[in-house]
Amino acid sequence: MNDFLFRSMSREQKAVERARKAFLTGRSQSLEYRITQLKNLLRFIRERQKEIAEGLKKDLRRSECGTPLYETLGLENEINLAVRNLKEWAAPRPVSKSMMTISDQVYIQPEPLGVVLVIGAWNYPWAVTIGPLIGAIAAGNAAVIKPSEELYPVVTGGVTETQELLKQRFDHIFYTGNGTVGKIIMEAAAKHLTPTTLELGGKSPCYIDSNCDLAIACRRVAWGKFLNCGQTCIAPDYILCEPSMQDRVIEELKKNIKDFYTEDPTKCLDYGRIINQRHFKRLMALLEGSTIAVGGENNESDCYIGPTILRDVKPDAKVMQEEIFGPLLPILTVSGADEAIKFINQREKPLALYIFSSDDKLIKRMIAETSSGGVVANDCLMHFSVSSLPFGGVGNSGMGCYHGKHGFDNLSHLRGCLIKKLKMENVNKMRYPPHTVDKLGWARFFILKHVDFGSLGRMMLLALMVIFAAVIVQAPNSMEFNMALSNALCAFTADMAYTESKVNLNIPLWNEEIFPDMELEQQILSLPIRCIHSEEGCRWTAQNKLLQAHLSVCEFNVVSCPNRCSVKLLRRELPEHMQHDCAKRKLHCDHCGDEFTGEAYENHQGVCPEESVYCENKCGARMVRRVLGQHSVSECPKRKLPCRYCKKEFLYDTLQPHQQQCPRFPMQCPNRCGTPGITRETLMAHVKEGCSTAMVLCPFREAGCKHKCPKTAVGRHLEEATHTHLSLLSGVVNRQRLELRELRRAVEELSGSRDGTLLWKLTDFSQRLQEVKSRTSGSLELFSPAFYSHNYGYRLQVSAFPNGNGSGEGSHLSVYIRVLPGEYDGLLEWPFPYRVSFSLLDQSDPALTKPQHITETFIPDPTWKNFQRPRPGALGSVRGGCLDESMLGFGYPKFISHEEMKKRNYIRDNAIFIKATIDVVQKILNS
Ligand SMILES: NC(=O)c1ccc[n+]([C@@H]2O[C@H](COP(=O)([O-])OP(=O)(O)OC[C@H]3O[C@@H](n4cnc5c(N)ncnc54)[C@H](O)[C@@H]3O)[C@@H](O)[C@H]2O)c1
Ligand SMILES: CCCCCCCCCC=O
Repeated sequence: MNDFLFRSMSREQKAVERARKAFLTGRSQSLEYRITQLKNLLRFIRERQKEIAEGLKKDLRRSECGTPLYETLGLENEINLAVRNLKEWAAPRPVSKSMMTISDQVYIQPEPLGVVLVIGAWNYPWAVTIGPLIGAIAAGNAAVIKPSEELYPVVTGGVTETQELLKQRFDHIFYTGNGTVGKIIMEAAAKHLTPTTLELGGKSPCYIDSNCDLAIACRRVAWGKFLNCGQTCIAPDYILCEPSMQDRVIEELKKNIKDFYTEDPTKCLDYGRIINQRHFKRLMALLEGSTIAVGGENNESDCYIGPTILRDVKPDAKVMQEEIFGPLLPILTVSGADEAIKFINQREKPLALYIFSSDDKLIKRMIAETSSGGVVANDCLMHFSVSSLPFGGVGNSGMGCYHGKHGFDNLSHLRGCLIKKLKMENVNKMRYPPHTVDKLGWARFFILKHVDFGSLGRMMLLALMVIFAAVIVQAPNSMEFNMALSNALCAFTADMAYTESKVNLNIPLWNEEIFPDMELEQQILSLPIRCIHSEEGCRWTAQNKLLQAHLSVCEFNVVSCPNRCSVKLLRRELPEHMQHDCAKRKLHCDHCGDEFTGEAYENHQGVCPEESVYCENKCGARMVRRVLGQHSVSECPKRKLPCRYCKKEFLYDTLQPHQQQCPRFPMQCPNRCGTPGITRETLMAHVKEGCSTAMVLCPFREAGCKHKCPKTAVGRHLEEATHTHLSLLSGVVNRQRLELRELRRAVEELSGSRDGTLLWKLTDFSQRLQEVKSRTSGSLELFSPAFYSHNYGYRLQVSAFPNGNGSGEGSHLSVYIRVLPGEYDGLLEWPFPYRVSFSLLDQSDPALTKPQHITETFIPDPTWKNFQRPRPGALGSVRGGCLDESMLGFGYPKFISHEEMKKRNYIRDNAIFIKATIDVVQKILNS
């Protein structure tokens, strides 16, 4: 390819082109090269462990140990396995031969496919991308990986980039992800007839049988389901169990959720998060219409959904319509294994099937009667970690598989090889025209007889072939031909019948009489041979004729169990089998003394009525099993019984003490009012509020009514005492009015200044002016808060008449000051002696113009009555707001005219500021 063409390609085309070019150099084919690349990959994973774990912590809040535990350790194991076994996997694989190919080389040669495209998913991004890559490298391919060197370029990107990538030609596409995209991948692959592996998902069922250890089963299910926050392709999607087990399953799962992830999984480092908000919303929507038994907590901004169990879920519920792929675990009830099998078979074939049962027969039956990508009994997910098992889906859950040698084979072409010699052409005559019935007979014999002769057989067959070749050349006449062949064959056909498994050579072609060739037979029988089981390890060698005798004792020969249990096995395995495994072996039960066959004995164990056992409730009692049922139900002090009142279960020996405190224990009202249904927990409330005979206080007790009567008589009292209650209430109102006044005064005192300066803001000035002008409402005189001339000084107050007072009425703003009775008056000099200034502040912006405040100052004349010591109590009328001449302060009726006020910014934002300053020049306090 020229440079120009390469430069004009898209990024994806370039990546594929680079990989193909590198593949075509042939360097990825050498085993040394593949092993070096695998070791490099291993080093990379080990060196980058920390970064890999950190990345997944960010994406899925995976804990630091989670990634090595569930992804990279497995990959290291896969690489080591491939490095160790590559020579064997890549070597030619001899296959069994037929009589037609006995002298040929017949074998399978695994060969690389070319360029493999690996498309991974996000949930276990390393396991599902590097896993297939290991298979691809081991098989000698180049690979393009979607999520670097030349041979394995990484193309990152989303849908657009993947679609561009898919336009290229690959020799295999290995896709991991959802089925919808899987179909797109296959469609693209079809264009180039590219073989495809689809690792998809599905709803993996989990059947929990009533015959199993529920505590252990639920611990394993809770682990498998909530690992990676449920975002595992083979996570148990839903549970099937009998209705009577549902509550216990929920309790056990709940217990394990708490053990694994604490009371608050939001704070637990081992509990992950949903990958993004789109999936968060999808999962939350799946909850619709189902009952949450445990969990359900969520937080969209943190992509958090707590471990959630749904109960009594119906098959048509939303959560049952798609793969959940999140931490929601629905439980559906079925009547038993039969219905569970039916339920599973009515749906698409899942990626995994989980069966929890102590009954091996049931497990085998469920495996036989269902189909799924993989199946695990009594655990979850663990098949993923067994490299010798193929991992992949079936039907809707995918096609093709990987892990260990299966990945190697999947990404290799297993090429059939037949290498013949250009000799023995006579043997081929039967297939060449002219075709005859005799030739057809020979063809039938050679083609239909599938034999595995072992070394002895091979030797004999060779002899046969030689004879056959000679005969067919020398005796084209069919009669002579048959005779010669028959004579040669009869020497060993008898001997061949002796082993059960190795040789089965009957020649039903000819009915004619067979004449034994004694001499040939003797020669053959005298040949030195090895045992037919030499490859399995038997070291016996001797003359051919002794073989049969040897086989009757050979440890490697296959024999039937003498108990006729139908098992065939190596003779050396027989003692072990007969003692421990044989279903028909005879055994005596140590407890009841009865005799059983092995199978029956196994079933009898654990149920023998005469066996002495401890009580399952751990009460310490020991007895023969026969009486255990009776003991558990009616004698055991640790048996569980429901409380008659609250229905909760208690141990027998704690039931009595519980019932003495049970909140639901029925009680009688101490007033004997006869109300039914009173319990210990409701008694207090009943006596206080519900009991019709209880003595209650008058509802107006706060107002001072001391009347007490039975609850039923309260109505009458209220009617009779209306006047009393009204006058009590009016007293309350008066007291509260006085309190309010005092409080207001105290607040003003506290908020007033104590440095001889008052800055008083009058808001809504124009409205106030308008109101007093029209005399519609409001007071003529407005009062400032009280303030002090200095600490412990005179208590003063300023007042203003917006529409003027006296000579200023109607045209001016009038301002006055008055001395109020104060707390320290007894300590002060009288009459009030200080200079007083009033100012109306100009609110103009000082940055634009110098403010021109209006200020008036006076020094009080000692004779003025306004400045004599005030009488306590003189305040009342002023506080009321009405004008009292005698209480009018001293000041300026014409402080400023309304006209003047408009000229500058004396009024701004409809407010004015009046400032009063007391010029204190000497210390007054009498010491
Ligand atoms: N069988 C397995 O080994 C296995 C492993 C992990 C996940 N899964 C399954 O994968 C699913 C979750 O993964 P996901 O599909 O959400 O992962 P995803 O969104 O990461 O998609 C998988 C890959 O397909 C690509 N892709 C998406 N849309 C595409 C399009 N329109 N055209 C071409 N490429 C496209 C993505 O870029 C990504 O590389 C679940 O169903 C889960 O069970 C299966
Ligand atoms: C030991 C258990 C390993 C679990 C990891 C499962 C990865 C599955 C990939 C699909 O999501």
